Amino acid sequence: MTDRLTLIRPDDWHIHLRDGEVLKHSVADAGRVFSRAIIMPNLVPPVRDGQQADAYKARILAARPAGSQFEPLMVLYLTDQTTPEMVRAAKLQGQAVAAKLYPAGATTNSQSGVTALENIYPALEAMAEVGMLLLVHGEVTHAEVDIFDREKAFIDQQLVKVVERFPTLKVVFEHITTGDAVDFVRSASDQVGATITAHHLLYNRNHMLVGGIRPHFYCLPILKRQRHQQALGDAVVSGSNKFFLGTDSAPHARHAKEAACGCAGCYTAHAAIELYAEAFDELGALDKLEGFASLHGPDFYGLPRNTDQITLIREDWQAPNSLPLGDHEVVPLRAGETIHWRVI
Ligand SMILES: NC(=O)N[C@@H](CC(=O)O)C(=O)O
Ligand SMILES: [Zn+2]
Ligand SMILES: [Zn+2]
Repeated sequence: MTDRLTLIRPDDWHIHLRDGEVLKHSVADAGRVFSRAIIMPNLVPPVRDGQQADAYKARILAARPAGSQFEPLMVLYLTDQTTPEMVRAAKLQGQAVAAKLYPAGATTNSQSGVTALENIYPALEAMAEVGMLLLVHGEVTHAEVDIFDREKAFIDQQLVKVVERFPTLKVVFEHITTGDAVDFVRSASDQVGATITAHHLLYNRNHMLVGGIRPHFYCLPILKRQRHQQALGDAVVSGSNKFFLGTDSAPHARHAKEAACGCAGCYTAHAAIELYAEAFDELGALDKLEGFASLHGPDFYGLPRNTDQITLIREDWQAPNSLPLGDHEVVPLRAGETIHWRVI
């Protein structure tokens, strides 16, 4: 049994840091282990152009603890008004490495998202030309589509069209949750990859709904049935370089989650690599963690791999019941429970 694991330092290819007072906590947690992170742009209002990305980046850098080398990689939020010029300018000036498609209404702070795919075709064409990645929140929003089927419907109705029309565009299917998404990514070209969260590897909808409703497991895309959780496990166990680490750590204040209508998002930045280590350990695939966490992401983005290392040991510790989040508190995943790996 492996009790000690040394990896090239990992990066997080999908995280929400929010803004303002919250940054001092969210940035410290993100930079605790990760070298770089893809910073999601769903602020209110969203990060729509290169200048806004630059200003947000400066706020993140200013919130880093002393001595931190954490590097935020910025992302534009696509709207119906995103122009090819905005894309080219942001890429040319090094302000953003990717742009994010949120179908309008799909998730937290997606009110300004794209209402019809055709509206961003000119922007997608420019992205393919200049080498800016497309990141997608892959769920349809039609009221008649069941929430558990929204990812599959997005593949069939939208994603197939995008990859067919823009074969040279690099696409990251974010936080995939179904066997359908795994199959799609596997059979797509090398231009298509996907992030997988620790919570979707560790949990399924029973964890959220059996024996009481657990709001801290509620995220989007929603946890699916066990068969889909297993498909995600199979994807990472395969060692395919199309799959890489994206925590989707998404803090919401406790009162906004423990409510009659609770927000979507799980906070995992306090123990992200540790939770992935647990998931890979349960799958008997600790030898696949380094590729997933540290190599496939930078390779897909065309960025250099990190050169230093981290070490994890098998050792129990207890996650805190809550953590400070600006003026509020956040209940992290596994709050008050045991986590079985630790970074030394
Ligand atoms: N994942 C979530 O449930 N929530 C994210 C948004 C997102 O990534 O869809 C958030 O910003 O809170
Ligand atoms: Zn999302
Ligand atoms: Zn997210």
